[in-house]
Amino acid sequence: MNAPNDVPRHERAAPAPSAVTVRGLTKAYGRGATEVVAVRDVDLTIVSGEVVLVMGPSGSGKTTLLLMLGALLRPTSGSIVVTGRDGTRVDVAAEPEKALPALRTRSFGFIFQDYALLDALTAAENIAVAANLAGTKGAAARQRALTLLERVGLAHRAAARPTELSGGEQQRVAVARALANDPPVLLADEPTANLDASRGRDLARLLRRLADEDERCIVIVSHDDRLREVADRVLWLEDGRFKTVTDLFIDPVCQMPVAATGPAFEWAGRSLRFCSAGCRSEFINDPGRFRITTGGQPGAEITGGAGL
Ligand SMILES: Nc1ncnc2c1ncn2[C@@H]1O[C@H](COP(=O)(O)OP(=O)(O)OP(=O)(O)O)[C@@H](O)[C@H]1O
Repeated sequence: MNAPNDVPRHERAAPAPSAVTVRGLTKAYGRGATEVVAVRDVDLTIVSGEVVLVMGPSGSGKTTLLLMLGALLRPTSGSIVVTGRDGTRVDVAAEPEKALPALRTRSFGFIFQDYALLDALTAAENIAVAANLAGTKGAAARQRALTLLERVGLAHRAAARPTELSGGEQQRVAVARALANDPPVLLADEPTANLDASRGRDLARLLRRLADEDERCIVIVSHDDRLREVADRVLWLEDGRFKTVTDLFIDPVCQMPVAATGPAFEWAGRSLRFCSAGCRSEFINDPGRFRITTGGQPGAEITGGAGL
């Protein structure tokens, strides 16, 4: 198993109850000649109150990992033990198929890139529906929706439909919906991908606050470098494994974080790295078009592997 140096910050300072413990997690799509191993023998421990950001190149297995963590995709092998707020522990990977919907409702809140709100319902109704599914009905569900909207700063937009809300507001409604079942674990797939810089930052800070105030465990998969500001740990996934990278570069063309192993180009005294040969060529053809935000960030070590 790949298990180098990933001991969560909270665990190092003072032991806290573990929220998610992943061991030997592997996912292979297809079989034989067409087999793709998307996640390979991954170990990971995340404690409550911790925000873990998983980054990595396109196709490195990030979404596959997140889907498995949330019991939306069956692993090929390995275990994912989730400790609930009441201390109960369940191995998501070992649960029978028919138990998974209830398990998801109990344990996880999901936040997606495209918000995934129902356009026919108001903001409050979108959240109330999720509360209903988690067992809170009628007036109590409506009240819960309003309380959650207030938490994300949108109480005044309760009656608005998603089409009447900005992208940032829609994503905050989606965050409130993800909290409807009061899950110990929040999972977010590219939550800021459709937001501008300032809204993306607001969303990142909101997630940080939810982890701190509620002792939730939050796993974010993203290419967005802004999310690093709010993460306790940044894990770099490459070819389905966590890897330690010492410096992270920002591709000036697509603005994605890339490791030092990416295609390189020396320009104006800077050592630039790219996510692909395509981005590198695009840059070389017309360097003036692109904004170079960061070169290497010495000291910004990104750890790989597991908390044992
Ligand atoms: N349903 C599937 N069937 C076969 N292969 C798949 C399937 N889903 C993903 N893969 C493959 O598994 C690997 C990991 O994919 P995954 O979507 O998890 O990567 P990712 O890191 O999330 O990528 P991106 O950053 O581009 O979203 C890729 O090689 C992908 O082509």
